Amino acid sequence: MASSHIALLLLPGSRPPLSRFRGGPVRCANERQALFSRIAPVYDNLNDLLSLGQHRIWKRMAVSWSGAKEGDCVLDLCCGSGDLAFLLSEKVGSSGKVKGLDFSSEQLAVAVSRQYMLSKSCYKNIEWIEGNAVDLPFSNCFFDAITIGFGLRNVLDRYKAMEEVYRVLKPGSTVSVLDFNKSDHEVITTFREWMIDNVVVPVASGYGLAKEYQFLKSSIRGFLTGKELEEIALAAGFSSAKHYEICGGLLGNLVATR
Ligand SMILES: C/C(=C\Cc1cc(O)c2ccccc2c1O)CCC[C@H](C)CCC[C@H](C)CCCC(C)C
Ligand SMILES: C[S@@+](CC[C@H](N)C(=O)[O-])C[C@H]1O[C@@H](n2cnc3c(N)ncnc32)[C@H](O)[C@@H]1O
Repeated sequence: MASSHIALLLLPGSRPPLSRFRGGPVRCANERQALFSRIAPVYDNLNDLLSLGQHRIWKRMAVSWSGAKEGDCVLDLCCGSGDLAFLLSEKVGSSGKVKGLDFSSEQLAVAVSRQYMLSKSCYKNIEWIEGNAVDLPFSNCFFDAITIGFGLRNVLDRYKAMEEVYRVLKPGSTVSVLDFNKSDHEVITTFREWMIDNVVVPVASGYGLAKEYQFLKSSIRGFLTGKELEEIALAAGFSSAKHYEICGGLLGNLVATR
């Protein structure tokens, strides 16, 4: 642990208890892995349907906030079916490199098939890796930018994941973390939970995935607020961290620079 972290540990109240950064006890990693593998075949289509296509706009914003540019070497962490990796691929171009990492082989299989079907020339710069966000198979200071789209919330040890992101980012580089926003405003929470209960889960039940999409509600409840996301980034060593609310506070994007 870096010496600065030890100093933070010693100052009372200067650092939130790390337990706050662990995902809820709702599921162990294997159960989460199985959940995302089960939804992999319909994941993209349901995202488009249930967000009326808006999630693609949110993901473009996340990529823009990452600062990825032509020729960069970048990571889409918790890449799933690859939405953000494909956007990063177009951003860094054929001279750049994109790695998409996920621990669900079924999600990665969908990403590979999309890469083949979409067959844009720049997509040849994407490599898919099966791995765990809390133990990244990359050297220190390896990436020019990192995105995590709807992933950090689903990682059990979020602090460890942010430490790993910090480790593999080059100094001065940025991670862009897009996810639902654990809002302080009750109206936003009420609206989102009503939508999940009365639209998302009923639609998902048509695919036999009611339980999986019901998990959305509990996982958002167990997530970190924007302020806590900024805290976790600073505690992990980032020099700056800012959480931006989007879509009326339904979602948020943490931008943290090493
Ligand atoms: C891309 C989106 C969600 C990804 C996602 C994340 C998870 O943690 C899951 C966990 C379990 C099952 C599925 C997921 C999952 O898909 C966001 C868009 C898809 C959402 C399912 C739609 C949610 C709708 C909003 C609550 C309200 C949108 C209002 C308006 C259309 C903007
Ligand atoms: C909701 S999906 C998001 C996928 C994609 N980033 C997107 O924006 O659509 C969350 C993804 O995180 C992956 N995931 C969850 N915990 C992980 C971990 N510890 N290591 C690697 N991947 C993980 C899941 O397998 C799943 O594909």
